[in-house]
Amino acid sequence: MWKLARFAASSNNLARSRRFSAAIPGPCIVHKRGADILHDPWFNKDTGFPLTERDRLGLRGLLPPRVISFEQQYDRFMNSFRSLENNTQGQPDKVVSLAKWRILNRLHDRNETLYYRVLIDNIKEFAPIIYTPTVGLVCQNYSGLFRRPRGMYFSAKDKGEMMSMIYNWPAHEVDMIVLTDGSRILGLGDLGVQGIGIPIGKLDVYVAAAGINPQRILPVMLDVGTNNQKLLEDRLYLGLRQPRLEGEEYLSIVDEFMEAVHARWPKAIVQFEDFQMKWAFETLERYHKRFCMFNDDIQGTAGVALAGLLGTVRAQGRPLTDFVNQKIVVVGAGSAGLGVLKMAIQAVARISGCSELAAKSQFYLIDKDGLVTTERNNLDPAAAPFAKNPRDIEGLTEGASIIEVVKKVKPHSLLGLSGVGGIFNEEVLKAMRESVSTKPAIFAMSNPTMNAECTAIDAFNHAGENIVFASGSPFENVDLGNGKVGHVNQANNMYLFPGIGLGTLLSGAHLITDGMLQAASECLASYMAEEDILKGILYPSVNSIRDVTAEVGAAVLRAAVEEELAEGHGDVGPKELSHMSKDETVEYVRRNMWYPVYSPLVHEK
Ligand SMILES: NC(=O)C1=CN([C@@H]2O[C@H](COP(=O)(O)OP(=O)(O)OC[C@H]3O[C@@H](n4cnc5c(N)ncnc54)[C@H](O)[C@@H]3O)[C@@H](O)[C@H]2O)C=CC1
Ligand SMILES: CC(=O)C(=O)O
Ligand SMILES: [Mg+2]
Repeated sequence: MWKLARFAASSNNLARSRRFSAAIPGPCIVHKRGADILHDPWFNKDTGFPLTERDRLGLRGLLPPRVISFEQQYDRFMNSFRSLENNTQGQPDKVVSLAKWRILNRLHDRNETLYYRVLIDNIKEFAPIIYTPTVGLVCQNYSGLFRRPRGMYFSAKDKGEMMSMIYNWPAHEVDMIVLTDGSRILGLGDLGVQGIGIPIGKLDVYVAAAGINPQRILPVMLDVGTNNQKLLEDRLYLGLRQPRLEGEEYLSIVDEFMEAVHARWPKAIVQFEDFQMKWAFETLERYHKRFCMFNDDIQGTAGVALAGLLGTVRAQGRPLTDFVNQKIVVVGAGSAGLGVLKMAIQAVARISGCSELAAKSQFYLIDKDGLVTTERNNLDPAAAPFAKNPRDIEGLTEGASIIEVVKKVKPHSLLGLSGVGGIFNEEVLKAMRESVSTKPAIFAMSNPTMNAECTAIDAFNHAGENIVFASGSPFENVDLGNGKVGHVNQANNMYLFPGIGLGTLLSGAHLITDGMLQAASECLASYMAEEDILKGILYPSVNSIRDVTAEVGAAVLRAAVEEELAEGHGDVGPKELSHMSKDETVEYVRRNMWYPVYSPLVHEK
């Protein structure tokens, strides 16, 4: 039976109503017959093919005779998943996580419709498996886990061939591409070709959260070698066994790929993901005015962090304008940390009307060598705009440690994007008790879980029960005793990138501007109701990710319209988009989300 309880469990009204109304989905044209269909996860329905369809498609006799409904298939999968949970009880976390990933991945490989349905309906439970933290483990073990390819691989050996290779991808249309070169996978460093797990995981989130049609997504690995010695020596390693290309050689590969994508799918959006910092900034600068692209680690993360930082101001019971007085320490001067600083400083300048130069005074940046100041030898040009002038930091010097900075500054917020697990140690967390804020904020945003700057339990134990806590990978809420709960927020760019992608796609804009990204962040910042914010709940539950994405997507689309970048999508032109009210835009975005149901398959030669 299709249990009513499952309907009730979903917080997504749209998904709920669609489940009921999805009785007559439109037909889907298929150019294959017989066993070829069963082996194609886009079309395969396993035992769910109705008898008439089995006749039409040459499937009669290739399946057991009984037709099993989609709902029964769903229940069957979930039962297997629960059995696996029972059978792996007591085994090491890694073993259990990989076993869960494997069972989901097998379904993904076999039947995409069912896979995405279980993913959407159980997103809070399954996101940590297909996304962070387990995706990190999957990347680390990818060469051993590899069974069949997913996505495309462009390597340094393909130079000169990409324009034709791109046509090897079987889908005629592609809306969303997530691209990595594997050089900085989460906080796990250079994982070379094994980093393909990240584009796959991010695109699964796109399908689940934004309803991007899975037939129109493309995960891509750009394999330019690896500097990971262990991988180079691993005989099972599946990537190029050579050091990473550098300089112009590297850029020429990325250029060629971008040109090839643009030639075949001029409207496709390319999300750059997990590039090491120098290439993250360089490629963003190089392409953002030429192609429809963004860098999720720099720009998506910035928007989510800014929304959280604004939330912490509201959590203190203060007006948003008080953001200009908040002292914020950012630990990690990489793509993510610098992206956050840039966007937060712009927000301060906007709110206060002061210059960006003046807006910088309340921010402190720390990297592996400590507090970043203008006195630093070989100061990284990317970090230079955020370096403190020694005159402005009385009592602190170049290279001051986290604990020294926290003790001296007594920040409202301490934000970690360093990739270093545990660096918000007991001493640092205890020092946050002296924060000038009534609700000090601790954001341990590094992924996966073991790379988080601190755990949720340590944060509440050492920094006090009145803190606001967020982490990049999920932690359980903390039981503070006497019925009190320390709420754990997930400050992850997954709250924004799906809406940035979908809003851009539906707007038909050929670029993604700062204005569109700012609209996304502001939308997320205003999403939560006051009463939740006051409890320290800064972000919505992952269960409502489709609702969040509809709002964020609409905000991005409307910003594109305002900037006169919207060219429309499908039958809906720019004029119609510009006439939509805010609510109508949200509804329009919702209506365009793909939802997994079995469509009748119609064979065409
Ligand atoms: N929660 C989220 O949505 C996101 C989280 N992240 C996470 O942020 C982390 C960093 O990502 P990126 O900025 O792209 O990496 P990155 O490699 O560009 O930068 C890392 C920075 O951390 C600094 N660092 C290293 N050791 C340190 C130490 N002991 N103390 C202080 N700083 C130290 C480095 O100097 C560097 O500035 C990763 O773990 C990643 O998973 C990144 C993007 C989004
Ligand atoms: C979440 C993400 O994009 C990262 O950790 O790199
Ligand atoms: Mg990333």
